Amino acid sequence: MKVSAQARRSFSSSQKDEIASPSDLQFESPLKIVKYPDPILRANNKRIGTFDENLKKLVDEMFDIMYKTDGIGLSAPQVGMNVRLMVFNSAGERGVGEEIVLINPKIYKYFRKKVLFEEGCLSFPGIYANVERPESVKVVAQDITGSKFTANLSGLSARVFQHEFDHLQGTLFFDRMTEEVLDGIRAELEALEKKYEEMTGSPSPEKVESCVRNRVVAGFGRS
Ligand SMILES: CSCC[C@H](NC=O)C(=O)N[C@@H](C)C(=O)N[C@@H](CO)C(=O)O
Ligand SMILES: [Fe+2]
Repeated sequence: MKVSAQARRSFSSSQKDEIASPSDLQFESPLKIVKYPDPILRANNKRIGTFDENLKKLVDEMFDIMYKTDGIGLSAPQVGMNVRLMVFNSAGERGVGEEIVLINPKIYKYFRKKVLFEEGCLSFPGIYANVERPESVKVVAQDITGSKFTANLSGLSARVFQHEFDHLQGTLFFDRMTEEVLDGIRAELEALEKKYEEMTGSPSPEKVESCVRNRVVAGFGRS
């Protein structure tokens, strides 16, 4: 039976709120970036309930690989960890700008104004294309100690936050592209699918050519 990407993300509320166990937070150094179409990028991401030294080490290593790979944001599933954690620094350079860590983030307000921006994703090396998103969002999250905070984000910070938040929902940037924009990167996505098949010896778990598109283009404000 074929299960659509949308159906795979339609969990019961209990599954959505599942708390990560210590084994879900175990990782090997150095972290590696998970590339499309690895199914890890579409899996459920569990909430984090333990704020300890292991979590701090994971966050440090996520910043390390984000800077090394010229990223400005990174979500835990992109390093093989299916938990609700993201880091970002829109300056993209250690020691410049602000390092932000958001654990169990939620968006509680999307501003109406939407803007187009040419996005790239570390899980899709070298691929850039336009994605429309709200210009500003209000978010609530926990910090590395577990304390709750709220933030008003706009401009590049709002862009990076929403890109990473999508990863925590199993949504990838091409899910939000118009058909026209998607057509411009289709061949590059298919090349990544072929590479995955050659490296794993397994069929690609999803194909941009045949998939019924997960129409999230207009879907802000739904979780
Ligand atoms: C604009 S949201 C991009 C967030 C993304 N995070 C994870 O996938 C990311 O860091 N993408 C990089 C390819 C990126 O945008 N890098 C910057 C700085 O090098 C760029 O302008 O390409
Ligand atoms: Fe990404």
